[in-house]
Amino acid sequence: MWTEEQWAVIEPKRMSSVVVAAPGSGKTTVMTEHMAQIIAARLIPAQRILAMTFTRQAAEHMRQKLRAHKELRPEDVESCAMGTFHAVFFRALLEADRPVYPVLTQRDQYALMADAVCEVLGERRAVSAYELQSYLTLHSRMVGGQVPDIDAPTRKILQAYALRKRASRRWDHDDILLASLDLFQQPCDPSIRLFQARYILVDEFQDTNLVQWNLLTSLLARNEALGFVVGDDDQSIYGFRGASPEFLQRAVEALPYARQHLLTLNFRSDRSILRHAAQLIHHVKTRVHKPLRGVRDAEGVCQAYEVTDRTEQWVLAHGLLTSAVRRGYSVACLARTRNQLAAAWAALQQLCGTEWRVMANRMEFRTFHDSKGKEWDVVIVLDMAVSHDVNLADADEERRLIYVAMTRARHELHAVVPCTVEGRPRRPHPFLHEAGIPLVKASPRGRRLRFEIG
Ligand SMILES: Nc1ncnc2c1ncn2[C@@H]1O[C@H](COP(=O)(O)OP(=O)(O)OP(=O)(O)O)[C@@H](O)[C@H]1O
Repeated sequence: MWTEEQWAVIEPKRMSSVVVAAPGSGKTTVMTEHMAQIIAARLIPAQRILAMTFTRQAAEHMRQKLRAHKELRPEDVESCAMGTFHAVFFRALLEADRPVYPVLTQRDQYALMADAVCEVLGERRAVSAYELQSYLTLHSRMVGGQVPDIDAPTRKILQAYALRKRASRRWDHDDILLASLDLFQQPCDPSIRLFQARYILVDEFQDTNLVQWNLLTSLLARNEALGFVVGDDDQSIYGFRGASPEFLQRAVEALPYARQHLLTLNFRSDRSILRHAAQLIHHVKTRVHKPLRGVRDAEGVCQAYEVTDRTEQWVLAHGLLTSAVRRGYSVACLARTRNQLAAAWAALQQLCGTEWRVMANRMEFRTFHDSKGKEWDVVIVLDMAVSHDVNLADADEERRLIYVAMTRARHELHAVVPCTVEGRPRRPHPFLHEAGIPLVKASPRGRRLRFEIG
């Protein structure tokens, strides 16, 4: 069942690897199987293995896979340390008896940042969620080791936010990592679980930022442990949190005895989807070169449609969704923002009428970022239009984001381009052209919405 390139990674005798893998090539599957083989062969005791990833969902998924593994004893699976980067280090801080503070929810973060903005700019006004998120993003990028070019008032706002956070004795996620760095400055109790790990594995390594990189390399050195990291530099889409594909590209030099492996065989997508995705990602300047090969013979569908406006977009999306559901396909609507998804949800609900309940159970609505790690038979990408003055020539992170969305599709990828949004003219997203995706003019017929939905 395993391909030769997958087995080269799984093989339990070969520990310490840097795996750079294409989408749909079985990254997580291969990493968990490698862990299972190591545990089953008793090469390292399960309680000395630490596996980290970036979302709770991914960590839980990993645990479930190991629980379902026939060769593993339940007690071994449960004694293996697994969790998100933040959860693992938060626990270590607790065990080390370091001061820790409750972590702010996103809503609390917005409230603190809104107060900081009003304090610095000296005016009481409603600050939009977009503006608040932009400041939090800058804050995170700075903590994550980047040096964004920011003006003096912005710097003051970020300082005011940090002060307010401290005064309220609360942390955001970045504080967990910063406090953890301090664990390596002083002698530490070896009974802390984190310091017992002898094999440390990290999934989705392209999402690492500088602080996480420093934590991992310090931990490997301190524990004299071996490391295994897997990721796809082409799917690095968390630059706004300071993440950079550079760390995956550098990992082979930094991990002791590491060997680099490539996983290039995609099990997910039909040929046309892979061909256009490969054409797009080829434009990214700095990346680990890896061919994107598929196992499927089917050509599949990869098509973009130009429609007059968003009303026509919903009518077209409704037709595509209905057709997919009728054929028994899994289907997802993807868009850049939650607001776009909310508009799609409202419009499609109206168009589906009494069928909505059935339809809603058969499809998913996700942002591009939230679609990472997922796959569907049919993917409909909405609002693939930009205003005429947007220049994306240099936007590699944006290329990677579109690449992630495209590579979620198994059989059909449909991108919809509304030529006007809220009365303003839009043009097709330039990366549709870069990817070579054919663009046709569509005039969806059928039932019209009774009113314009913005
Ligand atoms: N050796 C194999 N034979 C058949 N199917 C496989 C094999 N390896 C992986 N797959 C299947 O390929 C698909 C993609 O696997 P998986 O989601 O683990 O890939 P991934 O590299 O993590 O993808 P992505 O990074 O795009 O989210 C899954 O449906 C998985 O079951």
